[in-house]
Amino acid sequence: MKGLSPLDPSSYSRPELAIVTELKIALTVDFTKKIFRGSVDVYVKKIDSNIKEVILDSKGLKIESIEEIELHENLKYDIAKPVDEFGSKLTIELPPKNNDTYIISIHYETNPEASGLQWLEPEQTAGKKFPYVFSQFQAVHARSVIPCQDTPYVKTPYTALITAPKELTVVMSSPRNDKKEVSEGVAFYFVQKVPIPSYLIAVAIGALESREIGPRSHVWAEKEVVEMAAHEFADTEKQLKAAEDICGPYVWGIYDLLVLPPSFPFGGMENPCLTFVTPTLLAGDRSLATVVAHEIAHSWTGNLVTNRNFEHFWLNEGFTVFIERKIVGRLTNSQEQDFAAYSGTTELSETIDQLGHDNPMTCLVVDLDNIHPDDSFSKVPYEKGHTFLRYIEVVVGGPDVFEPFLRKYFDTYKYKSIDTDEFKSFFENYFADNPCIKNIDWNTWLYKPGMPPVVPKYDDTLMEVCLTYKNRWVDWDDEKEPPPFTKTDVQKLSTSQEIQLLQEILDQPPQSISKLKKIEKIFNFDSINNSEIKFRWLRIGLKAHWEERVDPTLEWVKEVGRMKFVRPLYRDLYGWEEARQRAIDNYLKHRHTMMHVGAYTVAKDLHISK
Ligand SMILES: CC/C=C\C/C=C\C[C@@H](O)/C=C/C=C/C=C\[C@@H](O)CCCC(=O)O
Ligand SMILES: [Zn+2]
Repeated sequence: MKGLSPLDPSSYSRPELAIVTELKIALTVDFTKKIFRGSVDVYVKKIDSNIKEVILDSKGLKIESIEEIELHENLKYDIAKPVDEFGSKLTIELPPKNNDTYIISIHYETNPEASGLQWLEPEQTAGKKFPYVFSQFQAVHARSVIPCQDTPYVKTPYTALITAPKELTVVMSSPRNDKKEVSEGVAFYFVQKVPIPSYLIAVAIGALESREIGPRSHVWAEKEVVEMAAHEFADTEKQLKAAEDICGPYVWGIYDLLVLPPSFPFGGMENPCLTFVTPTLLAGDRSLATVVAHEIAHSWTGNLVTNRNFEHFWLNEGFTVFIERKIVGRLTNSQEQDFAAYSGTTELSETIDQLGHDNPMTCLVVDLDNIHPDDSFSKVPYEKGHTFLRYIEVVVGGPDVFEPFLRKYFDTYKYKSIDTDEFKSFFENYFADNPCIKNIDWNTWLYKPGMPPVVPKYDDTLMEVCLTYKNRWVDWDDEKEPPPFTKTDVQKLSTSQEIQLLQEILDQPPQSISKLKKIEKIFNFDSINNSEIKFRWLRIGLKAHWEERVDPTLEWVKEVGRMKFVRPLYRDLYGWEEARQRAIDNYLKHRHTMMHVGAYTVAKDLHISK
């Protein structure tokens, strides 16, 4: 057996023997104790009728009792010793019964340290008055909140009854539903009928308001943020329509967005019906809304057709980036689509340089035996996956041929979880009459580390402009010449080009501080309200060992939890000896305000053991 179980190295569960078919969740939130308490009814079906137990995943849960509802019988269970970050195997007996289905009611409470939740004190919220809690279950943190088969191999519908204090609103990854007043506050009821993997169950509770932003979309946020959010994401319906044009019908009914507090660890999370996003997307000019296109694309790639386990994560993320860029192409033009692809290749190359060209984690399909998914997360499945799909699209004859294939693929595998071999077989059958597919070197693409064997030719019109500006910067002798570009020159660039220009400067050897001071005077990058610009500008300063950049960096990483920003900034500080201790002190002082996955990964970046 590989990893924890044969079908999924990251889950103890054995769905090939007894599988969970539905979850009925009933929990009450307790902000004082930072726990959820209540029950989950786990519907189980024996696959092998000789089996006498069902195995679930759990992490830090305090189980009070387990009973079989139809038999009215308390069940014996065993919680094994936890293994690293994977939590504990929960084995529950299945007593003899006249059929092969069971309803197992588990009464329990979560641990205040549950890795899938972040609890915020009122002062950590925009409104400063009420507490807030939100979840992030991908990849394997659902088990810290709900005892379940925490593997994407298993997809189930769910219902949830969540009770919260009456001032607060509960939202979940499901259509909006009823609420009613109860003695402890307000009970919100949710029904997600489409079968989903456990990592897509999501909940947030806070002082939330919503604004309508489209015929099937609302944006949710605290009231201090909600108007700005509604402005930023006003193009959501256009993005949804473009996605449907590419992928086929949208099966989830509504598409809402929730803007979380700044400590949310990711740019976006594709929770069905309710994408979670970081407030660092609120640039004011809609320039970072491509993250929403990405999350919308997940409505097909990942949420409808799902990776069987996280070794095949590229099937979720590579496809999603590929569709995201097609959405961008549909809404702008092919130059923009290719500019994003070209920038992505640059990012991939930087990631692979950093991880090492022989690093097994740079393969498209990875081996997660004894490796926690959070430790293997990188841009590789996103960008190498995108590059592969773009490459095979060209091989088979371009988008006119490939897009009908994609729709067929989504339709064939909707509501299912698959692995890379199934995708490969489906592709080879579909294109059996196309002689060009013989040229695809699947083995190298999927199983060899390092950069992709082929990088398709992208339209470089928009990138060339950035490279011209970059060369002017590199050639600039600031002792003798005025700055190489004026404010008006930079205004001619799109925000994505400005970001790319800063990325190009960051990729150069360290810059002179005198150059940076001069350019800062003109552009005032510090006060620009665009997180992608701020991030790169801080990094350029740190790389130059510009002492005045350390404090603003420490301030920012204290507030913003998005790992895309926080991890490289902490790594930069760690790599600069004079700043190292301040970075460590800053982290130790503020790690309790970070979500588990952020605190866990930054600790590794700073070489801090528990
Ligand atoms: C080869 C990788 C194998 C497994 C990794 C699977 C999950 C990793 C886990 O850490 C969770 C990831 C969740 C990601 C959610 C959203 C991202 O797409 C956000 C991307 C970064 C950003 O924009 O902030
Ligand atoms: Zn994604």
